[in-house]
Amino acid sequence: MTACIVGWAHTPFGKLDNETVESLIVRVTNEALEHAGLGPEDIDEVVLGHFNGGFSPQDFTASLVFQASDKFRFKPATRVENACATGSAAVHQAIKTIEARRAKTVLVVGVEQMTRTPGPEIGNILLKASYLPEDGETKGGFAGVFGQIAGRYFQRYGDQSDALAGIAAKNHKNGVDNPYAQMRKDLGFEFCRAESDKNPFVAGPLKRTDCSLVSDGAAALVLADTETALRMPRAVAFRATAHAQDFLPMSKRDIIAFEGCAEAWRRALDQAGIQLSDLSFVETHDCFTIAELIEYEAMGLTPPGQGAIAVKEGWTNRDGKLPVNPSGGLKAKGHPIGATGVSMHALSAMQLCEEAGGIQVKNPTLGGIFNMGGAAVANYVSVLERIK
Ligand SMILES: CC(=O)CC(=O)SCCNC(=O)CCNC(=O)[C@H](O)C(C)(C)COP(=O)(O)OP(=O)(O)OC[C@H]1O[C@@H](n2cnc3c(N)ncnc32)[C@H](O)[C@@H]1OP(=O)(O)O
Repeated sequence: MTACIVGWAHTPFGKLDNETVESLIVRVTNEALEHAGLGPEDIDEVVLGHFNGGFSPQDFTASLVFQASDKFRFKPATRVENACATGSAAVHQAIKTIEARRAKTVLVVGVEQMTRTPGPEIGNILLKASYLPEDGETKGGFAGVFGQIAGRYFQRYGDQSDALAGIAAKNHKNGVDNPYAQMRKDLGFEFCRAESDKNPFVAGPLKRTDCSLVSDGAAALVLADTETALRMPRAVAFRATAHAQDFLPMSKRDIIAFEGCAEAWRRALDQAGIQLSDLSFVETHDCFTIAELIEYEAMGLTPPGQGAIAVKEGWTNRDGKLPVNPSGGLKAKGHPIGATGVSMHALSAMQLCEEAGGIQVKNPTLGGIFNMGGAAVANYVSVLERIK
């Protein structure tokens, strides 16, 4: 028995001054239920993904879902957290509950509100997702951590500035057509490649355009067991899921190999009984462009050190042989930490149901998702397939 996505909701991502964590949760809860054609009374359990870490004062948030309807009262509701993979942690938790037959329907909500926090404080909050005894003093927040990773990659494999700019330009171009995206501007390769007042270096070789955005936003999914799902208007099944958690200290790992990511992809493809080339598209965790580059290698698209080929040859463009981040990714869509993994699943389900509008890829059959917490510490892969 597996679980299926039967409904979803997604707010626009960005600086949402008129929203609060509570209002975002309530909004996507109501919209996802409506999309699934269910009421709160039909939901057996609730899982909320919310990183927080200090972004908002309210830090005990699972029951905020109940603000959407009194009918949720006394249902099991739990918040889960796994750094920037919090959203996928929530999704995978819900799947396990359904597979264990403890619930037929689970509502998953992912939420974050980051933009009310001042810039330098954002960096310090995000650094809590690194290994503080080693990385606590890192300048530039998580950009500093990935700046080090990019520096080491350049040292081993040569300067990759063209590839990073190519990834940034691709994802910004894709984001133009995504109505949920925070930045809908085609910045172009030249702008992303050159250092300028508008595109300064942020950490190591990473410029501003190599970084994901600071965002508010929420997304939600209604999951159901297959039997229930097949009675509903649409059903997108989890053909495979994998979660590989790695050591926290970067010093205990080959940090530019993203071994946990590679392990999660191996397990998921094996479980699904498919090759990477069977996927119609991938939504991957481009918190920084160097992450997307290394993920090409970890997912098996290119050998180690050769991810740049995929960019140069246009393999990962929306019309390429494996479109990667047709949504614009974290780079253009935005990255409200707790919402990101849920958003990736919602957008992938839209793709497979051919309801993705301007970002639609052609004739999709299988979609892959990789969501990462920390520097390749929490690694979640899902393979989705529409069954109805
Ligand atoms: C933690 C984990 O577990 C794993 C992860 O996923 S790590 C990822 C966590 N997220 C992050 O670390 C967020 C990284 N990004 C940032 O911190 C910030 O975007 C940044 C430091 C790169 C830039 O912030 P900033 O310098 O304060 O820029 P800001 O003053 O807000 O904006 C200036 C301009 O740049 C643009 N801009 C801001 N951030 C941008 C970005 N990331 N990409 C492109 N343009 C950006 C703005 O739109 C604005 O443009 P205009 O002048 O045309 O209006």
